[in-house]
Amino acid sequence: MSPQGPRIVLVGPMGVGKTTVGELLAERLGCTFRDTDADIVAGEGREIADIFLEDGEPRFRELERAAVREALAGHEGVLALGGGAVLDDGTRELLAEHTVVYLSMDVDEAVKRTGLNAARPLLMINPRKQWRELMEARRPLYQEVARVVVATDGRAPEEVAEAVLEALELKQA
Ligand SMILES: Nc1ncnc2c1ncn2[C@@H]1O[C@H](COP(=O)(O)OP(=O)(O)OP(=O)(O)O)[C@@H](O)[C@H]1O
Ligand SMILES: O=C(O)C1=C[C@@H](O)[C@@H](O)[C@H](O)C1
Ligand SMILES: [Mg+2]
Repeated sequence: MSPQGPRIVLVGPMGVGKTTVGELLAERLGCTFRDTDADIVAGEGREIADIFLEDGEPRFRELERAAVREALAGHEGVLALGGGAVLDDGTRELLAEHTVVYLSMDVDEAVKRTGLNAARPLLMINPRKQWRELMEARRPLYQEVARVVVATDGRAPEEVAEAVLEALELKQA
C-alpha cells in the first residue's frame, strides 16, 4: 500500500478510457481526477503534438517523467498517465508501490474507439497494423507496472469503473 500519493493510477493505451473512467472513479471515491498529459500541456504552455514536433519524443518523455514524479508526490485522488508513459524506465520505477491499474482493450476495440482520428496521424495509415504493433510492444510494460488489469472491451465506462473498484476491493456497499 502507498500511504501517500494517488489512490489509483490508471495506465493503458490512448483511447482506452483513462479520462472517462478516471473521472467516474474520482466521483465514486469523492476525490479529484488529474491527468499528467494535461499537467505537461499546462506546464509547457504547448500542446503535446507541438512538444513532439519541436523537441522530439525523448524530451517529451523527460517532461513526462517529471510530471509523473510530481503528480505521484502531490496528488491524492485518481491519476491518469499518458498512453506511452510506461515506455520510460525511470517512469516505470516511479510507479513501484503505487496502486496502478492497467485498462486494457484488444485491437478491434482500439480501432473502433479511435477510428480515423485526424488528431492521431500515426493511426491514419493502416490503423489495425499500427495498433497491433503498439500493443505488442507496450502490453508487457503495462503489465509490469500494474497491480491489476481490467479489460474494457464491450463494457460501458460505468462497468469498467465498477470492475476497477471491485478488483481493488474499494467497493462500498
Ligand atoms: N468503456 C468504453 N466503451 C466505449 N467507449 C468508451 C469507453 N471508455 C471511453 N470511451 C470513449 O472512447 C474515447 C476515448 O476515451 P478517453 O478520452 O477517456 O480515453 P483516454 O484513455 O483518456 O485517451 P487518451 O490517451 O487520448 O487521453 C472517448 O470518446 C470515450 O467516450
Ligand atoms: O501513446 C503515446 O505515446 C502517447 C499518448 C498520449 O497520452 C500522450 O502522452 C502522447 O500523445 C503520447
Ligand atoms: Mg485521457
